[in-house]
Amino acid sequence: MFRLILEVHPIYLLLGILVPIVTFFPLRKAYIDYRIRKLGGVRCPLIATNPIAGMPFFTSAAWNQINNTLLDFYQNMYRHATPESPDTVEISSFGVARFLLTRDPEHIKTVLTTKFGEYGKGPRFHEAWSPFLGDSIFTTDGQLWSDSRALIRPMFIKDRVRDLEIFDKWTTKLMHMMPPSGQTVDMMDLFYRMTLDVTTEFLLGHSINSLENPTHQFVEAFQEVQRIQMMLTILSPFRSFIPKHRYYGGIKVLERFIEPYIERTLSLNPAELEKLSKSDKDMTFLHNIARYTRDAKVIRDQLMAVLIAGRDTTAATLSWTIYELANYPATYRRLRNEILSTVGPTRAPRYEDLKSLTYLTHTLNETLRLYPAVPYNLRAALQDTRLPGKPGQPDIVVLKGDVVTYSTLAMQRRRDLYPEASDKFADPATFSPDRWENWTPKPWNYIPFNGGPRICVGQNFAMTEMAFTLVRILQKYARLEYRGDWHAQYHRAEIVGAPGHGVPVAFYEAQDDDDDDDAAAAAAA
Ligand code: HEM
Repeated sequence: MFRLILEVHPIYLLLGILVPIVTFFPLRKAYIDYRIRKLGGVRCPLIATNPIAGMPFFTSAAWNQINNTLLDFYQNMYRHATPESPDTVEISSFGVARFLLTRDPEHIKTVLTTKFGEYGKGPRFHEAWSPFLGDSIFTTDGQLWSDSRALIRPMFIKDRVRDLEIFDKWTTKLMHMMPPSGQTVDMMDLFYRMTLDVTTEFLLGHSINSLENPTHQFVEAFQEVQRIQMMLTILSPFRSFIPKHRYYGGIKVLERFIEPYIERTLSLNPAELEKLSKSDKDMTFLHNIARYTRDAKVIRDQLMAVLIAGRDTTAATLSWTIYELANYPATYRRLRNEILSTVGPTRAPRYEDLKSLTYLTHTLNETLRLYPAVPYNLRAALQDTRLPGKPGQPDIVVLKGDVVTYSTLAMQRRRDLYPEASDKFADPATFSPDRWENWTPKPWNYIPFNGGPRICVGQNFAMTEMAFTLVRILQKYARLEYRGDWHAQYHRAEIVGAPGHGVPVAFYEAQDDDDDDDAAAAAAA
């Protein structure tokens, strides 16, 4: 066969490749146009409809992903947009499915809630992610998803999150790991380790303790699997060409760690599990799931899903918060004053304290506005459906199998979605928790935790964990300095968007500083 190909004149070989391309793809485009017309809608602006035109797009996406400029690339896509569809464009080059890219709040709302049943993760996402997350809450739709949600939700009800013991234990350890005043520390590294420790303890009742064992095999495997998973998602048409031995090897390492806990839990009989459930202290996420299913694979999948959901998201948000606070000393002082006057300088905060710290909530909201932890996401059309057209314009038709990629990051960075900058409302590109005092974003213009039925189930857990950690740090330290290069910092977008250079900073304890805040602390105490 190979010899036969070599014997063919190169001109015929070239024609053999080009003819199907120039016939198949125009025909496919005409067929799609016909179906869309028949459904009474329109296509959104097209970037490419065949592999030759689409190749630069995919190469550029991979290049920008590697060079950490994915946001610029994504925003650049909209130079192809039209006034009828300014924030949603289309690319379809390989296979049958089309990709729609959007940063339009109305379109994001449509896929996440208005037409929730018509969009989902879809079979291709499931196939790409299932070696890692199996049939978990993250990878499924319909009944399988809603069963997973029902299984997981009880562990996140307010009464459970109110118990701050795990946060207390691991922030205390974090504080011990911080160097003396004035010495540089990468807070991002510490936050990633702390949130892994919190999440593994919450899930399994046993922590990895990566704060003390940073080179634990699990830590490296978890990072590597997520990195490759992101590549597999971005380059989905070329998935089969990406080497995967490190991916599967990493998954094995993760499984080897969690399986003994699953086995131990499954060795408990239902009566023992029921007894455990009466004790808030000993009851873990794993015990709770085992009350409803004895299927080790189901349990493994849900554990992996919550691990991936709960760890990097909070670590990255805490990292960006410290990075921005280092840039705005007045904001840091104001936040610290609020903490000292509400909680005092040493006491561990209670759940009610955390909820009453308004400026702290504004600070976290502002971080999540500029750096939503999940910057890019997607939904597939589970049937022929639509996205609403602009007023007076026809709807955009989305055919079964098409993928709508949406970027919360790109949307939340759109200037036109904010009021004009003024003395009350800082430029939307800058970090300003103060803006939240007189402003509430319009619904769907701010969705760091997503929205609709699949809204983040761990939202309260995450906000509580992050608030607790920040209170402990700000109680102790009167100020901080950034020790990195401001200009070199960048947004590294993998599944979660984190500071590319980490967050090297030096903290200064209150007693090392002539700071008026100490007086406030003493007064509050
Ligand atoms: C700053 C912190 C966090 C942010 C910004 C965040 C954001 C999100 C977003 C955007 C989604 C939607 C993903 C999708 O449907 O494609 C999501 C889902 C989810 N999150 Fe979070 N998350 C955070 C922390 C957490 C924590 C701490 C946990 C648990 C410990 C958690 C558990 C989950 C779960 C289980 C889902 C799946 C919900 C479903 O599909 O029904 N998240 N989160």
